[in-house]
Amino acid sequence: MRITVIGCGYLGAVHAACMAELGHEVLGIDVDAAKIELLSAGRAPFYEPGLPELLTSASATGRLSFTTDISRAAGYDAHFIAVGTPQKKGEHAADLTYVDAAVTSLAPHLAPGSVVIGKSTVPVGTARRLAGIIAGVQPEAALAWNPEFLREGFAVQDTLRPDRLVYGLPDGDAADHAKTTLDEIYTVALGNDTPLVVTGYETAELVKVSANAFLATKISFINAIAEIADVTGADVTKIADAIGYDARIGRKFLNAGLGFGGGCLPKDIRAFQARAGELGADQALTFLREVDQINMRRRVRAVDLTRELLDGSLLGKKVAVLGLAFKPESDDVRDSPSLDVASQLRAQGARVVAFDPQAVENARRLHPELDFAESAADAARDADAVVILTEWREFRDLDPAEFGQIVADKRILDGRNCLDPDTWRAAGWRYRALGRP
Ligand SMILES: NC(=O)C1=CN([C@@H]2O[C@H](COP(=O)(O)OP(=O)(O)OC[C@H]3O[C@@H](n4cnc5c(N)ncnc54)[C@H](O)[C@@H]3O)[C@@H](O)[C@H]2O)C=CC1
Ligand SMILES: O=C(O)[C@H]1O[C@H](OP(=O)(O)OP(=O)(O)OC[C@H]2O[C@@H](n3ccc(=O)[nH]c3=O)[C@H](O)[C@@H]2O)[C@H](O)[C@@H](O)[C@@H]1O
Repeated sequence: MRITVIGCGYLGAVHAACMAELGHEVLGIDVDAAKIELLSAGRAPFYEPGLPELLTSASATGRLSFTTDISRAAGYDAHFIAVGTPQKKGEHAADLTYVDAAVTSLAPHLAPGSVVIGKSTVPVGTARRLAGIIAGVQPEAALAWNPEFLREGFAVQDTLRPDRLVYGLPDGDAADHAKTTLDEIYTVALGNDTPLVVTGYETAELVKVSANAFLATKISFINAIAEIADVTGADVTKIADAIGYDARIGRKFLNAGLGFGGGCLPKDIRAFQARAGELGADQALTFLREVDQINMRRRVRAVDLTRELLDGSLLGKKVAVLGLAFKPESDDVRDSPSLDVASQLRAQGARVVAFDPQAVENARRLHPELDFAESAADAARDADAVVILTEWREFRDLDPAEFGQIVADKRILDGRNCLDPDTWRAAGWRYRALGRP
């Protein structure tokens, strides 16, 4: 199958490379010339494990190429839309400018019988509106909505071995052709054991935002319990373990700490509420406002705990911040709780020196006022306190005895409940965490 992927960011670049890996002929298209230059040279424009290898092998086989020229989409069988849908400035709603521009610029190049496949996360109702735009220009092309569930850091494996596929198909006769196209792209290559949900546009769009709303709610649930653990001396990690043994609950996404960030969960729960309001169903999702607020309180709590750890004042204290990405195995700092806390610590008078194994460059672009180190040890040298804000493996593996030699004072905030408190205390550290005594 000949496929284009429009938008080559965290989602689209991985999707393009994986589709080529599955044997398709793929053209990636993006308006960002610098990104296209890197991808054309077989280099990943961001950190994602496994992507560089796929890019090199797919480019080598000639199955994957990239361009900024949308007119080259002419003649392809299927076109994935993978452009960004960020939060609008000063509003909760999603900004659909990029999706609209992508579809409008693609439409004149669509061949009869081609299928446009939406992957971006959009407010319910968007697909039907976009189908109208496409029909007005090329009535013989169809639109399907095929939401994506990959996690950054595991994007390649999630794309090549998805938990499930969702096809949101058009009404009427176009549905069969759209489904056959999607089947040829996925199920033939992935095998028939991937669960498949076939439905209409609105359900497919809602599957995606419901999944992210549920994940965000699960995280905020355990963080709310962490607030209670904090005032009672209980241990939220043990609570999570114990309730997680119940298969109906499950242990995944019950890691309490600094909360969720990134380019998806925060903006998706806000856009979902905004859309519910537009649909006159705002009451249905008011709990998501609480989910958001619990999440944002984690950041304040982390700053307060650091201050407590430093005997009540951050002024002039050197704080080593370990972790800036919104999660490990990513260089993504979009709405990163870690970067937010680093910046708040500095705003409140601390001398912050930060390190992240992959995200320093992105963090520096957003917060050039912060000081950055070349390694965890560099950041921690003569620090009055160390705060771990993203649970990279290299931070979890730190040796408290060795690390204790570097700092000025052995005080540590474990913002992700990723260390063993007993080991650190035994090595003479004053240890604090969110939701754990
Ligand atoms: N990042 C992730 O893990 C996942 C993202 N999503 C959704 O996928 C969409 C994309 O997200 P990301 O890849 O993270 O965003 P991103 O910001 O990394 O990438 C978006 C890309 O689209 C390009 N673009 C913008 N307008 C364009 C146009 N008119 N034509 C061609 N390219 C254009 C941008 O230059 C950029 O490279 C969003 O709706 C997001 O919610 C869904 C699942 C996972
Ligand atoms: O729509 C999207 O873009 C994607 O959003 C999330 O994926 P991602 O943002 O890559 O990362 P997650 O692993 O979900 O983590 C999100 C945030 O929650 C935090 N988190 C996660 C799990 C947990 O138990 N506790 C917790 O605080 C992480 O630190 C991170 O900041 C979803 O997991 C994906 O299924 C979805 O496709």
